[in-house]
Amino acid sequence: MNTAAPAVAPDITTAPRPPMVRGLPLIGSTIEMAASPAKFFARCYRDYGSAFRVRVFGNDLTVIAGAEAATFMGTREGKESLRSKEAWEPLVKEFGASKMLTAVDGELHKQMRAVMKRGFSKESIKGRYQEVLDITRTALLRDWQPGRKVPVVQAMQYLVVEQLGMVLTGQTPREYVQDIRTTILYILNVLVTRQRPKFLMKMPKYRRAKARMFELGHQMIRQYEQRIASGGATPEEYKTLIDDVMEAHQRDPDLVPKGDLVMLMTGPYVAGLDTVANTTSAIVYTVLKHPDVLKRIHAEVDALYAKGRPVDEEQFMKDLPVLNGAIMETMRLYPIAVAQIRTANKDFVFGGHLIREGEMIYLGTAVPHFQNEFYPDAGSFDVDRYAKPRAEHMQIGAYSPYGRGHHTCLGKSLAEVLLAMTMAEVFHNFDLALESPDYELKTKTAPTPGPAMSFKVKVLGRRTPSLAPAA
Ligand code: HEM
Repeated sequence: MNTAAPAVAPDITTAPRPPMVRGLPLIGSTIEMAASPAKFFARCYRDYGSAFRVRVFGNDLTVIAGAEAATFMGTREGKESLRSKEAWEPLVKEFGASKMLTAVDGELHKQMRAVMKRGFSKESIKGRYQEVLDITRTALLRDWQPGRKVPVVQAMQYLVVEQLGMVLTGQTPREYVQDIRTTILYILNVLVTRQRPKFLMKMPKYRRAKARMFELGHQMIRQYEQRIASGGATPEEYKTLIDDVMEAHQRDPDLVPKGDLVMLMTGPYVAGLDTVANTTSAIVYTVLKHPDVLKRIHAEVDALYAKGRPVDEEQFMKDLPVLNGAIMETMRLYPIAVAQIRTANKDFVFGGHLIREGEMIYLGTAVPHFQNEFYPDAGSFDVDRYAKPRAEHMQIGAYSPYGRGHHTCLGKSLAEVLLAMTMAEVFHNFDLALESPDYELKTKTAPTPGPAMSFKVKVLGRRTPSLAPAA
C-alpha cells in the first residue's frame, strides 16, 4: 500500500520556486492541458514532482498535486495555508450576493455549512424518494425512445435539473431548464473555470437566461413566504433546503442576508448540474464499452427490480455492488473536479518548493487516480477495485472525486443516490449501444471535464415494460 509522506518542509527562506513545465513557445502547455487536464497533471507530477508551474491560456498557474496535496487539504497547515475567496468571488459578485459557501473559510464556513447540510444530503431525498423516482422515469420515457440516438449529456442535464428541483424544492422547474443550463454554462466557463473571455457575460442570450434564473429564485422565496403565511409550515421530515435557508435568514439575517437568498436557492443547480450530468454520461460510456460489466449490472439490477419497485433509495446503494463499483471507477477515470482552486494565504513550502502568499493554486487531487502505485494497471476499467480486501481507493490520498478538506462536496451522499438510481433505471430499462463497438469517447474540458456534447447512444429497445411512473 502506498502512503503519502508529509509534504511540508519548514524552510521558506531557501526553498526554490516550483519548476516550470516545459511547453511550446507562447502557448506553453495549453494544448496538452485542453486535451485532458487530468492526464496532463498526472504526467507533470510524474516528471516534475508534487509542485510545478504550467503556462496555459497565457497565464502561469501554480499546481500542487498528488496524494500529498489531497492530504494537505485536510490538515491544519493546509487550512491555514489555503483560502477559497478569490476563486469564487466573481460568481458571488455576478449574483450580487455577499458570500457563498464555497467562497468562505473558517467559522463562517462552518456556520453556513451547518445551515445547508441537511438540504444537500441524502436526508433530503427520504421524504421524496418516490417522486424523484417517478420524475426519473418520466424523463427517461420522454428522452430515451427506442430507435432514437440520444445525445447523452443533454438528456442527463434535463433529467438532473428535474431531479434536483424535486429534491431541493419539492417541485420541478421544467419551464426553466433551458435557462438554468445556459446560465450555468456561461458562469462555469467564464467565472469559475475561466476558460472563456469575460465579454461573454454581456451576451443577450446569457442576460436573458440569468434574468429567468433570478425569476425562479424569487418565485421560490415567494412560494415559501405564501405557504408560511397561510399556516403551511413544512413538517420536519419533509423540510427542504429552501425551508432551512429561509429559517436561517429569519433567525440570523447577518449570516443569511436577503441579498444572498437567490444565490442560495439556485446554487444547487450550479453545484449539481454539470457534476451529475457529466458523471452519469461517462458511466453510460464506460459500461457500454465493457459488455462483461454491463452483463453483471443487468443481472444485478434485474434481480433488484424483480422484487418490485425499489422501496427506498438505500437499495440502490446496498444491493448493487457492481453498478456502484462502475460508478466509482468512472469517477476515478473521468473526474469532473480535476483540481480545486485556492489562494495561498501565506508563504509556505510544499514538496520542497516555495508557494508565495497571494498566488492562485490548483490542487491536483485527481492525480493519484492515474497512478499505478495506487491502482495497479491504472488505465484499465476494473469495477472490483473498491470491494474489500482490495479497497484500493482507501489508500491515503488516493481517491478524491468529491474534493478534499473542509470544502469537500456537501452534496456527496445525495449525488451517490442520484447516480445509482439514475444508472439502475437506465441499464434496467433500456437496451443501449454505442454508435459502434470501437467508438472511443470524445471529451470536453469546457465548461467542466466530461463527455463531449456530441456523445450519443442508440436506444435499441426497452428491456422491460416496467418503466412507468407509479399510478
Ligand atoms: C457527481 C457528482 C458530484 C461531484 C463529482 C462533486 C464534486 C465536488 C467537489 C470536487 C467539490 C469541492 C470543490 C472545492 O473544494 O473547491 C464539491 C463541493 C460542493 N458540492 Fe459537489 N459534486 C457533485 C454533486 C453535487 C450535488 C448533486 C450537489 C448538491 C445539489 C453538490 C453540492 C456541493 C456543494 C454545496 C459544495 C460546496 C461545499 C463547500 O464549499 O463547503 N455537489 N463538489
